[in-house]
Amino acid sequence: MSEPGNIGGFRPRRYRTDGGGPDFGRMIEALRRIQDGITAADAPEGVVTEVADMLEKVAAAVEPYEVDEEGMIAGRRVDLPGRGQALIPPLEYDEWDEDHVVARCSMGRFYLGANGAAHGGVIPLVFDEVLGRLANTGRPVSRTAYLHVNFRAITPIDAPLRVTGTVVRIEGRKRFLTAALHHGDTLCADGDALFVALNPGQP
Ligand SMILES: CCCCCCCC(=O)SCCNC(=O)CCNC(=O)[C@H](O)C(C)(C)COP(=O)(O)OP(=O)(O)OC[C@H]1O[C@@H](n2cnc3c(N)ncnc32)[C@H](O)[C@@H]1OP(=O)(O)O
Repeated sequence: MSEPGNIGGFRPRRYRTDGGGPDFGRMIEALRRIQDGITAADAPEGVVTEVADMLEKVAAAVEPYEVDEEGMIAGRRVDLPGRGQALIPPLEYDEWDEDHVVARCSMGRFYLGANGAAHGGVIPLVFDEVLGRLANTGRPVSRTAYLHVNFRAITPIDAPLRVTGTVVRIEGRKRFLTAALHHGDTLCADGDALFVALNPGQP
């Protein structure tokens, strides 16, 4: 879906879409495959050595192009799943306005905790991402003051998940939001958060 302007606190000069440049999305997609593949693999010694050699070459290829935060692409490509940031599970947004968000995601093996369940730390990450962007949609930039998460059932990896976020109320600088994560009809997690609008000069 097309996203409304002023998404997630991105100032226009920081907020990028494709613009016909290098295929950054393909590179991040490959990185996600590497994260999942390496996490899942029990490869023989020769393969591990070969992969380590290749990854060292990959690191050496990109390191000369390091830029400061203002110039970064990762995290700024709001047209890509997870903003082109390999930390965040790839999120696809189906509905988005100033009051609510509905998104889909699936967490690969990289996000495994144990016994088929996603790591408990990934769920707050997803909620913070979705609620942070929602809190800032059409509003001045805010930051998370708290995020309370209830783990109601395990969140399966490699399964379709639905994430919803809602703005419950706004009191001055304070924005109260809720989030839920479902697998089918099962509520896996829910949470509530406070975002506080930044004062001038606050980082
Ligand atoms: C594009 C990216 C999309 C993803 C976005 C992800 C968003 C994030 O993850 S941001 C990173 C994580 N968060 C942070 O690093 C925030 C660190 N903390 C801070 O910067 C500050 O504490 C901040 C800005 C939240 C609030 O500080 P400050 O501006 O001094 O607020 P302060 O004046 O103390 O409080 C304002 C109000 O909020 C309330 N409040 C502040 N913190 C809390 C809290 N933890 N619990 C309850 N109430 C709180 C205060 O009681 C006060 O209420 P009232 O006006 O009724 O008296």
